[in-house]
Amino acid sequence: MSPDGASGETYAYLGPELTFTESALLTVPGAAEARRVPATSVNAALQLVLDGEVGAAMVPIENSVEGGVTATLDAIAVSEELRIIREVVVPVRFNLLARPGTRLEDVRVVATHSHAIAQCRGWVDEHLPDVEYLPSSSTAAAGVALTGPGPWPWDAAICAPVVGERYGLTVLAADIGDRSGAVTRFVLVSRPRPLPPRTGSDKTTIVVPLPDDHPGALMEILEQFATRGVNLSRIESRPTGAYLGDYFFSIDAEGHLEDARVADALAGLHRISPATRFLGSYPRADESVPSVARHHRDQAFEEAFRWVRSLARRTGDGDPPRR
Ligand SMILES: O=C(O)C(=O)Cc1ccccc1
Repeated sequence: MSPDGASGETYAYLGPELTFTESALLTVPGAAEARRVPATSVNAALQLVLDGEVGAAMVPIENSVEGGVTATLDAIAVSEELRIIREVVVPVRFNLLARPGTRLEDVRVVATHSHAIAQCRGWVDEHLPDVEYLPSSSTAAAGVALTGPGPWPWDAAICAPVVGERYGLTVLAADIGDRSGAVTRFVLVSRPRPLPPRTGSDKTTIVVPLPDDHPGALMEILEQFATRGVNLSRIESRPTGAYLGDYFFSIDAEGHLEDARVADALAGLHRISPATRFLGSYPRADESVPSVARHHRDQAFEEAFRWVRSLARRTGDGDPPRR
């Protein structure tokens, strides 16, 4: 095996070690043996990809409680040079960790990633109503900061259970997430490369700027999917930042660019919003296979296009009878 794992791939991820993002990355075949570079932010991880320092970066994109990770949605929306090549869904469980000797009633300041506090808000409000929250670049970064010499910037950190085990931190409270069964979805992002092959259980991510030159544009965008039987699994609006009211839609659609119904929907979107961007087609983590009606299958599209092309050549046979 090469020093960078079987595939020779190298990876960046939202670090440090023991973040949820790292656990997502370690599910990728070969990643455990590969060179892995922790980054201090989503943007820094993606920049390592753009600079060619690593082949791909794992970043969080969405979770089942808090919704989209805006830093990721915005960063991949603006770059022409990034493609999603894989998705990973990881269950998330949170512990409240502190230095040995700290009691729950001593905790005045808690640090963690913004998506972690959002998923533990109910527990924190109930058990630590007066606590101050400090955002940190990741859950694990908040935990690691407690292990160095003081003074410590916070009394406790919300992290994955494994952080407490690795660093000998005390578990002040276990499993404090408000929703059992919470999951986070991560995406592996690389520079443009040949698409992962179609599996029949795929997703396609696109970014569609909302045209503001005519009414009904959002409905027209949605119609492109609906009329071709393409189901959406995520749609979020994000401000472009240019001016108030200027939005783009970040969309995950079921299917692969090689599915005729998806390609045809993208062509329709391009007519409505020419700056539509394709961010990748990749296998679905849940491996579920959509049921596709006969008239939305590749064969129906091929036959229909063949029929249209044939019309100009027709000499009369097959035309409706003349009255
Ligand atoms: O901070 C981490 O460990 C991350 O990987 C980001 C994150 C934070 C909270 C839930 C899921 C992912």
